[in-house]
Amino acid sequence: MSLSLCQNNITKACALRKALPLYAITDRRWLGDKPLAQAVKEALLGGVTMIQLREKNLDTDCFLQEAQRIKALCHAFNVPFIVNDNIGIALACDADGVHIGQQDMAVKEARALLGPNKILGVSAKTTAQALAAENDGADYLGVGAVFPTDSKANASEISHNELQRICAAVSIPVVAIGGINEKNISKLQHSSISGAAVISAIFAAPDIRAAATRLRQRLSALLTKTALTIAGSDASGGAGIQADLKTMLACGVYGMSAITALTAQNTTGVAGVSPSTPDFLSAQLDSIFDDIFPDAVKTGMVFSTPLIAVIAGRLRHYQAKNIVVDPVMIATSGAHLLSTDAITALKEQLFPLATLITPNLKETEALTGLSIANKADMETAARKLQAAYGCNVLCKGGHRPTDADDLLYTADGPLWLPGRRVDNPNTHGTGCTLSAAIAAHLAKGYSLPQAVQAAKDYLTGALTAGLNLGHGAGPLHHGWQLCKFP
Ligand SMILES: Cc1ncc(COP(=O)(O)OP(=O)(O)O)c(N)n1
Ligand SMILES: Cc1nc(C(=O)O)sc1CCOP(=O)(O)O
Ligand SMILES: [Mg+2]
Repeated sequence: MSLSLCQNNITKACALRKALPLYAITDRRWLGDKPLAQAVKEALLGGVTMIQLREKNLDTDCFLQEAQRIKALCHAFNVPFIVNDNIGIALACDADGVHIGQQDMAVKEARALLGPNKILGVSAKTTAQALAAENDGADYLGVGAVFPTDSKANASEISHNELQRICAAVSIPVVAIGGINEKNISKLQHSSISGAAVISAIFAAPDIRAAATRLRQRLSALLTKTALTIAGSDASGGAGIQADLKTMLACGVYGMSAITALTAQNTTGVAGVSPSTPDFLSAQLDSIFDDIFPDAVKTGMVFSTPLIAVIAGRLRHYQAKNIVVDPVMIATSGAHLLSTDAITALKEQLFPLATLITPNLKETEALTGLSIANKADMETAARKLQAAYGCNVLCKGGHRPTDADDLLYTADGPLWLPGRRVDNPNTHGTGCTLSAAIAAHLAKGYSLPQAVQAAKDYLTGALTAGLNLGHGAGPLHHGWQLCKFP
């Protein structure tokens, strides 16, 4: 796969995940006298996030005309438009994608006709079908029927256990379909779906807009993901716990924190460090995991061997998943944030638990004992870390003189992620922010390359926003998508 194609795929997948939560599928049989375009507009006003035009009885001309009309409406709301079954119509109206079932065209053939950039959705009822569809080029799966449905004759039901198994087996997102309404939707709570596809609960409702709004609210509660940062507090708010919590919120995830140490610091340096006791750190972690189990965890400043032992022990005990370890060693100002003996504990106890470690160039050199002068050296060092600790490695190129390209090294080998260098000296907390954003996107179910790319895009925006505070290297604008400072 070429690098640029891979980048396109990652960008497409990130956009698709945002579109899946409430996926409305049209069916004019539920509409009575109401024109389809009016019903679709009401659904869009109610907050549906993607529309599929499903027509079983229209001739080609009428289907194409309807597709052009509904596509224009969807795009006016910035919502992707998908055509059911008919690739010819989808290509003719330049739809965003197509949904096909097991009885329709072969997935490989559909992908070949659509090219790499269009969205391809495929129905699946079993794990085998799901894996085959993913392998052949599907971008998402429609899995059902999860409840009895009146919208499709002979739609066989699948168990919620099967839905869960399919979600766990594939790395593309899954939407549940079939008989979903605002009363039963909460039964899908533990299934790891990325959204719900719905016909009658929206289009058979007397007030389509209100029905869509209520379903959207239910889905928000159902799909809310959580992330935990285990790190040090930065009194000045630009790095550490404070940066992580702001980042998690901005990335659409509920953030929680366990504090390893208080630091008295600002943009010019660290004036003091007061670590938590191991017992108190352990108590914080127990309070969190016993109540709101995080969908992802990041660690930042872990400070000392006894604190690392507590963190590793509790993460193992609770079988925490999606763990991002940012090996924070030395602050940009030169302050030591990890005692020398703790480097061994970090490597031996935390790295093997990590889904990803995120060293910058200096940290990569310190961790490997290698000196890094170019991209080939970065690959050698990242491969060494991946082989030694069995975790994926993001070797960050933010301090490279020419570009900000990062190297993601997994068991599949190297993947270079190009980065744009932003001309901004205010970089306090960039490492914390990136690792927190990666954790947030892993919590939302993004694959690792997608999570890293989405986090890089978020960080680029936070740097580009150009906040300028303090007398040293200032903090980022973590809320750049949410608000502008006056
Ligand atoms: C999102 C989504 N999931 C499943 C289906 C069903 O597709 P298919 O099995 O091809 O059945 P028809 O919709 O064509 O009758 C879907 N349309 N959308
Ligand atoms: C189109 C479709 N496909 C299904 C499947 O199981 O693949 S169930 C279904 C109908 C979904 O409509 P409603 O939300 O009204 O139940
Ligand atoms: Mg079909």
